[in-house]
Amino acid sequence: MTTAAASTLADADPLRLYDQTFASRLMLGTARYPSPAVLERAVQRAQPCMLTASLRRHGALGADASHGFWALLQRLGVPVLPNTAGCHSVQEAITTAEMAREVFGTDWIKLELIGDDYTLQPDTLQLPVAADLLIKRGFKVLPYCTDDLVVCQRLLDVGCQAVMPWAAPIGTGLGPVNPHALRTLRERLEVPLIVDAGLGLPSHACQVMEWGFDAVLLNTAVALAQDPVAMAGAFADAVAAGRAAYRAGAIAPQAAAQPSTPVLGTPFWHQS
Ligand SMILES: CC(=O)[C@@H](O)[C@H](O)COP(=O)(O)O
Repeated sequence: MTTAAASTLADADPLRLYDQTFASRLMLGTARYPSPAVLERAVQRAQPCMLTASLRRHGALGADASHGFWALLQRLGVPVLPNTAGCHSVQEAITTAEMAREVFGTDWIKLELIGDDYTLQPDTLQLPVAADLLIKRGFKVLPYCTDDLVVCQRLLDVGCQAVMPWAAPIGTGLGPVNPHALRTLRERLEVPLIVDAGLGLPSHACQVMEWGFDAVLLNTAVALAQDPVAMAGAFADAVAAGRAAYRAGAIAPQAAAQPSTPVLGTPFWHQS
C-alpha cells in the first residue's frame, strides 16, 4: 500500500478477505490492454487492491514478454491474484494453481473452472470439489461462480471465505443481468461477496456496491475502453461512491409523493 496508508485504509472501512485487509474495493484484470504502458497508468489511476494475472497467458507470452510483464507487476506493487483461467477440469485447476503459487509467490488463487466454452459459464458442479482440494493445500481461494445461492453455499461449506458471483458472462459488459439473484445472495450470505465479470459501466459497479457487495473485479470494460486510464479512474470513483452510499443508508423507495419542502415551523423531520 503506497498512498498515505491508502487514505487510512479507505477511511477505516477496509475490505477484509481471509486474514488480510485492503484499502481499495476494486480488483483489476491485466489482459487485453493496448500496451503495458497503458496498463501501468490505468493501475496507477485506479489503485486496485489486487491485480489478476493468468499463469497460462504469462507462460504463453514468450520469455522476454513474460519477464517484462512480471517486472511490471512487481513495479506496480499491487498484490497479484493469479487465476486458473482456461481450466476445464479439477486436476487442471489444481496443477495451474500450484504452478501459479511458485511463479507468483502467493497462496491467493482466483479459481476459474469453465464448464461451457460459449458462455464461459463456470462448472458449478466441480467448483466446490476444486475449491475443497485447493483449500486443503493451503490456498486462499476466491472462486468465480454464478449467482446461484446453493452453489455459493457449497463453496462456503468447503471453506471459501468469500465468493465471486458473476454479473454477466465474462467480457460482455452487460452489467447485472439478474439483480434479484445477486441481491438474494447479499441478503442470505454474511461473507465478503465480490462481483466478478460482465460489468460494462461504472454505474454497474456503483449499483452492486450500493446493494452491499464488498468489491468488484473487472477487466474488459477498462482494457477495451477508448481511454482505459480515464475509465479505470471512473470505475475506482464509482466503486467508492457505491460503497459510501451503501454505508450511508439509502431511503426506501415508495410509490406516493411526499413534499420535500418543509412545512413552516417544522424544518426538521423527527420521529415521534
Ligand atoms: C481478468 C479476469 O479475472 C476475468 O476473467 C474477469 O472475470 C473479468 O471479467 P470482465 O472482463 O467481464 O470484466
